[in-house]
Amino acid sequence: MLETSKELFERAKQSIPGGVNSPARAFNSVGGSPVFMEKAEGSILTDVDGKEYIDYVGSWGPMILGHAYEPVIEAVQETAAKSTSFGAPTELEVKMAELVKRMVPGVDKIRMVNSGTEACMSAIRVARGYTGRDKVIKFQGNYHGHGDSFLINAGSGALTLGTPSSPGVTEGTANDTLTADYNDLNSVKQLLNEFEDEVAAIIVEPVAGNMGCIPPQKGFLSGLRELCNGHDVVLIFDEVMTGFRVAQGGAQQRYGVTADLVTYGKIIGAGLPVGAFGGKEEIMQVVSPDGPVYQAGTLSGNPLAMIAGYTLLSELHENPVHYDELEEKTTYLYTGLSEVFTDYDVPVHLNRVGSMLGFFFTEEEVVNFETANTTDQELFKAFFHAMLKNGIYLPPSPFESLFLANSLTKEMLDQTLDAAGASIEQALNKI
Ligand SMILES: Cc1ncc(COP(=O)(O)O)c(C=O)c1O
Ligand SMILES: N[C@H](C=O)CCC(=O)O
Repeated sequence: MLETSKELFERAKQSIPGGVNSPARAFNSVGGSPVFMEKAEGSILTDVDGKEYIDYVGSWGPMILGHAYEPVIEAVQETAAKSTSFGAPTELEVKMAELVKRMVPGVDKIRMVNSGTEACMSAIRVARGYTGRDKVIKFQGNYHGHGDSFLINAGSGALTLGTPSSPGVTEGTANDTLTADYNDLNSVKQLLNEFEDEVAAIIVEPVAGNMGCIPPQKGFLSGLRELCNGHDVVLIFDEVMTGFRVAQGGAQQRYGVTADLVTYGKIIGAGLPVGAFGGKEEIMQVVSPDGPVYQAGTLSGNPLAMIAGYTLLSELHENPVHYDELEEKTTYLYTGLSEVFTDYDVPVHLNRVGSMLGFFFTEEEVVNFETANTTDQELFKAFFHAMLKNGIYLPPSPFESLFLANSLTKEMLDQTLDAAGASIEQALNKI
């Protein structure tokens, strides 16, 4: 198994740091060789050795309707024939911005960028420019990309690799990032009181997806909204994962809380490199060229990325039944997995929001980084590899969320549950 992947990984390590172009792919927290992929269709991935897997990563979120979704592929091919980039405005960018505004609450203006990282970096610069303040509050275990300000107590690959606060970030930048505990409003209040009139923004994953999947507790997001109102702080929802996934209007719609600025990535580009930040007119008017906060990009609003995202978002907008189907499928998997783990007497805590799902091998209720960190990582590793062998592709870390696609069929979900039973038995025998 994985012969060609192993060969490619050895070759890759000679020319690419760690053999990968993003650390989350490196399998560092589970060990072994990453699987090199050849192609994918719907929810089936095929690796370079021809082995097939049912996919629960979905390119870390964008593939909400499955891989190689035909309308997206056709639209990209047609658009590419007219040039892959102009460096001048196109109607597509206008249509995209208008569509996002129709789908999402609270967005008066939106600027396209090329990744979730860029979106979050730009959003805090805008918040700083708007408020004239320097400090930003983030939450332990939340991940907002690899911008310097965010690599303090970060989640995702940074957490997996044991460097949640990265070398290379200057002390000055680190001092401007304050860390609070997820789902703990008191920790936020304390920081706001201690740094009165110094905090520009609070940035939060409205559903945490980079320390496994952790939902916001009742009152957490609305509490942040009230605190921001009370202290004149810009509330930023990082909806790179949740945008267009947990509801058409993202977490803002699902929880009925409107942020001042919102960031997007993943689904908004349907698998092409896109990010975006947007929000209230009053704040967005500081963005260049309207205002003094500089923000730019040679390839921003790229026609291929725009048509891919526009085609996918249009389908989600016109057929919201996708969301009902995704809820049903994810609930089915959630319930089935709970039963499997209970049958084998494995202490487990499962979290689900829409089509995001996380399981933690722990008896604790998982509500923040500290409780997520109680998960049995050895058991996760053994289970992950058994699942892989049994044809199920899970995120290769206990600190990542599963993303379900609507291309999953009932047969695939049943196959996954059968594999989970066999895999947990194999994992328990191994450790
Ligand atoms: C919530 C969140 N914000 C920001 C990012 C950064 O996005 P990107 O990897 O596209 O730079 C990610 C994922 O990587 C994410 O999950
Ligand atoms: N958790 C990250 C994004 O959601 C994983 C993707 C990456 O950083 O490569």
